[in-house]
Amino acid sequence: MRRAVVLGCLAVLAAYPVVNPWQPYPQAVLLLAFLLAIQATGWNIISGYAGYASLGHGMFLGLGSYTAGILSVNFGMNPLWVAPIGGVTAVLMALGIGSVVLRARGHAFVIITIAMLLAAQILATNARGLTGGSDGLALELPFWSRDYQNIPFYYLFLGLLVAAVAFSGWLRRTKLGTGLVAIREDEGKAASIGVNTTRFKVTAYAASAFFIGVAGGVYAYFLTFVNPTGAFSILGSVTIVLAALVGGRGTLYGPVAGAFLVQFLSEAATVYGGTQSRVLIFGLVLVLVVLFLPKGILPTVQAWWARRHPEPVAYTEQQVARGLAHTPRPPGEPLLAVRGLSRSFGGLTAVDDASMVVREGTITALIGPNGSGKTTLFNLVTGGLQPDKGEIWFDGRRIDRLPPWTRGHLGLGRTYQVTRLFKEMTVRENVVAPLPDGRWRTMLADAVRGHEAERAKELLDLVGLGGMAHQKAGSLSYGQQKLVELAQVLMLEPKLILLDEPAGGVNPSLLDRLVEVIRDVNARGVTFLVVEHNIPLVSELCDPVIVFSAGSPLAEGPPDRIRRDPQVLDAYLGV
Ligand SMILES: Nc1ncnc2c1ncn2[C@@H]1O[C@H](COP(=O)(O)OP(=O)(O)OP(=O)(O)O)[C@@H](O)[C@H]1O
Repeated sequence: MRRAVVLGCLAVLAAYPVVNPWQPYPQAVLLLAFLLAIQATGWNIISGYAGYASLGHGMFLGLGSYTAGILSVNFGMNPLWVAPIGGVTAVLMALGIGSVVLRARGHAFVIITIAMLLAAQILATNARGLTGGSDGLALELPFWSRDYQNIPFYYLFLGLLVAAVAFSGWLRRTKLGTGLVAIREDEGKAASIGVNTTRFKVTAYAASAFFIGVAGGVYAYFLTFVNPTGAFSILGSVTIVLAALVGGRGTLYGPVAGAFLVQFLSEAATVYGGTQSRVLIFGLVLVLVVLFLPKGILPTVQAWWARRHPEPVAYTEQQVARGLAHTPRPPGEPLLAVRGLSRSFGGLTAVDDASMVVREGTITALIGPNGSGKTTLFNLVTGGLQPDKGEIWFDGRRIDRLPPWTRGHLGLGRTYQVTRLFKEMTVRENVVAPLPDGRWRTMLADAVRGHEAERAKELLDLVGLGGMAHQKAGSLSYGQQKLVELAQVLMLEPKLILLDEPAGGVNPSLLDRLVEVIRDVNARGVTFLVVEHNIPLVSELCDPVIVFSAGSPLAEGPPDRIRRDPQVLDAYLGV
């Protein structure tokens, strides 16, 4: 259905200049809509998929225009042939800015993008020798006959738009794309499942710039003129954001639909009310969209359509594969070793000179009163927090200075006390999101087809939720979400999984399944460290049991002995 609509629109747009060749004005309006759509589609990669808003994205159009303009004026090259170099310049600039700013999380990026746009404008004004200063650069006229009017530009921009949308769609289907959405939804969690957040964000920023840079070169040729205020206009950048927000950011076709709407609106405002009215109308549209269509037009229409035509959902739960009997393995070598680890929050020492080991092949429990520091220890081991002092060794390697994703790649996975699934993604996308290594090949692998998707299906079947693969993760019950989180962490192919209160809030029937899955996975060679308050469950599932009290281990041993240990009773009951 969607494909048919898209192809239909494309056919109409491709046929338009042929059917109606003597209408340069509507052709020019459409051509500018294509240009805006190319920019909004690029913007959507970093700001829609990854959630990092850029308010200066028009800079890449200006960079492309100046690259083509300078090469054309100084070296006599036709701007059209060098337009792809404009794309390369834009990518290089994005890589430079991104690798500095996108290391950190949060709002710095937004501010820097505006600052960069203004800096580019100042630079273009002052580097007179190269750019002609505020007078700008005049480019040669198009080499084709005037009879063709703007038709060649029309098709050039349309072709670029198709390429930009195809690229964005492909990117979204890769594991890189899933990782970007994961970053938007929960960056800390994304890092813990092996997503190298810095590299993902920088790649997305660079990818978002390419087609805009190329389009900039073509645009300069279309105008036969480049100047600093035109090329690096703040209104141009705001229009891109507006187009994507109106259409629906984070979707593939939303930014395109939004660009057409905004372009037509802008044209109508200029014709009927003068240039100034355009700014007013943009402001009004922005307010209306934020208030009434916060997700944008396309997602709202899609949601309406889905309500009218609900898909039958298979709620039948599958049985866990029961093939593997649990044969407890003899405890092996230390897989995780913590030595003298401490971490304080202000005056409170949450983990206090803790030392312990988790041996290969075990399901080790970590129990202790509320606030004794168990979750903090998990955060230190997986890299969500930095220790004040001490060492963490995993599989023979010191890991306490490594970023969370590298720890994930080494085989360290975790689940959370309160599940942290990416709620806007489907269950399958959640399971596919983790990256077991940092290779480009893995990042660019197709997430919805092939090996990765096969494995995600296997893991969902393992936890008995294969029938729910296409539902939004947020629509699942809490217990089901815990199972999906387990399937998700298994995608990392971990050696050790840290489970933070797996039984908390889970109903008894799902709890049985959870225990069964943990035993099954353990029988396949995966070690577990489990924080749990449900002591009967701990006694049934775990050996050994480590008791944490006031930030460090107090006792360790088999569950029976631990239950009778007077020191442990004292710590729990304060007797
Ligand atoms: N980010 C933080 N900032 C300030 N204090 C914190 C932070 N994280 C944990 N704490 C404090 O550190 C102490 C240990 O907390 P932690 O969550 O590690 O305990 P826990 O053993 O996991 O408890 P529970 O069993 O209730 O989950 C608590 O007093 C908690 O309030």
